[in-house]
Amino acid sequence: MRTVAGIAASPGIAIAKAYLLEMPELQVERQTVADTKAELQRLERALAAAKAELEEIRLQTEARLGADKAAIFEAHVLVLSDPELIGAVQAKVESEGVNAEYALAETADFYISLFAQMDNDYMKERAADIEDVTQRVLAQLLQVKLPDLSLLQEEVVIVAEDLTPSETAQMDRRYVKGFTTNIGGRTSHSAIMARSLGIPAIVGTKDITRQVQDGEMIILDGNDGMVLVQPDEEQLVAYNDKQLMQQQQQEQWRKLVQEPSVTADGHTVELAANIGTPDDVAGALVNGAEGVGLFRTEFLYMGRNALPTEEEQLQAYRAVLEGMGGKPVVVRTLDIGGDKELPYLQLPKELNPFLGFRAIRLCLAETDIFRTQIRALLRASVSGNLKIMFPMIATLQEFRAAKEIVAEEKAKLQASGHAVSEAIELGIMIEIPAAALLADQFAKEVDFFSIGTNDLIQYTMAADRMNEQVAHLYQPFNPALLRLIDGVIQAAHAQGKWVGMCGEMAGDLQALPILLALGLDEFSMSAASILPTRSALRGLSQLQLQQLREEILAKATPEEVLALLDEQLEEVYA
Ligand SMILES: C=C(OP(=O)(O)O)C(=O)O
Ligand SMILES: [Mg+2]
Repeated sequence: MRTVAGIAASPGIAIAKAYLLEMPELQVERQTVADTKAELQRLERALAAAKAELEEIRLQTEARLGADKAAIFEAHVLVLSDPELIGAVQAKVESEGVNAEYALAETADFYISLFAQMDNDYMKERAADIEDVTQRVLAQLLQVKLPDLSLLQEEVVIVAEDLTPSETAQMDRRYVKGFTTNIGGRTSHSAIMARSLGIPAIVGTKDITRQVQDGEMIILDGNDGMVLVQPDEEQLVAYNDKQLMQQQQQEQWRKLVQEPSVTADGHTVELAANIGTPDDVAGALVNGAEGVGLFRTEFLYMGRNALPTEEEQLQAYRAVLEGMGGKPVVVRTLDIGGDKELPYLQLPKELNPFLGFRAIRLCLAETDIFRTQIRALLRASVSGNLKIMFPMIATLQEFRAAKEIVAEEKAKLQASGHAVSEAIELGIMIEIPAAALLADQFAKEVDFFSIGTNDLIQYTMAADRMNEQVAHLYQPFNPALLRLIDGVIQAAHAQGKWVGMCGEMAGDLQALPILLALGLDEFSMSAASILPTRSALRGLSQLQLQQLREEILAKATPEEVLALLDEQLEEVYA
């Protein structure tokens, strides 16, 4: 047995075989072949096998994620049947007497660089398709197995260098019992996705892909960030028991689904869910969400080849608003950038993507993209209780410009006969220290704030949320951060505005007493955290916590803050 430590990213225990998600190196050498006919037949067989594989992936994807997500694989099959490309490969084998791998790799490289250089998005996508498909056929020719999550047939724990948010979103929960990665932090988007999907995860292990062999048995404990490789019988029994206890705990929490979110002394707050797609609404409701505090709309833009249209977005927003049945729904406008990329936008690579051209900065520059989204939101607004929130606001000018665009699009829609709700609140994320410090000014103009601690912590501490080497500086309990949060809440309340939090800190049970002490109104979190939070709330006294506010803010270190809470816990838990 070996153990590997990482960052606990999503709670729960997974016990299954490791599935190493690593792309093998495909080495292609030039060889001369005497029998070109036999070589062409070998190529033919590899093409047929690759097509069959793609067809299987297409069917699996369509069944699980729908026809639009599966369409990409149809495009790949078409590439394999393209007479120009395949004809060129065959001609090369015949005329030069070379092996099929070499002929394919050379021909594909030619087309890939030709298309990739064109100033045309469609052709650039074709280049990516050819590259993808070539790898698949080469793997067949070289008899190397490519990992593919959509072809899983047994329960596994995924072991990978890193996972993109869309890879995480596409995991089939029947088979993927957990995942662990070399890089990433608790607030990387793959970690956030894992929590909303309820998949145990450990990130930031540095070298798990080198510590574990494909197929080895592993236990992943997402509660304490430990991976046990090749556990012995005793450990297996112990962890099976632990898993069972957690299931029993879940059943206790289930009883609170319809209960109000109220402290022992009668103070009510709102517990809302963070969602990424309309499909997440069901999970939010099952877990007792009283609203959606953050709909990360960028996931509608990911895992596809082009921007979603106004109609497509309208359907998605409507589905969420109707699904929530009149409960408040905070929809955040496109927050692309950082660890969330949109390859089809062809944005230049930046040195510091978390400090770069992203979110509202991009939306206010590329206003077509922004206006399309705003129109879809306004049209959907009559289907429920919509609130619109702008991400990464640093200055008042940005908020005013975004608000102005909303007003313009509203007027245009109404002039063309569309109904738009008159009760839409407009708010901002507080995730940049400049906005937190100027909250008193913002509070005069916005309807609400939602504190995005995932980014606010990284910008306040200058510690990348994705970098496990500076994870020790990523401190939610640092008094510097707590003072910023306090200032935001005080400033909002002075203007009669409400304040939510939709960063991961909102669902952190250790942070709950502090956030109550500071007077937070709304807590938005992964659906799976709602019931544990509601349960903890019932044991806390808001009045007593409020009296601790000044003492908390006067502390010098996170350790002192936590020690104070520990001391007071008996008092606080009424
Ligand atoms: C909720 C937040 O936004 P995201 O995690 O999507 O950056 C945040 O920054 O806290
Ligand atoms: Mg953010």
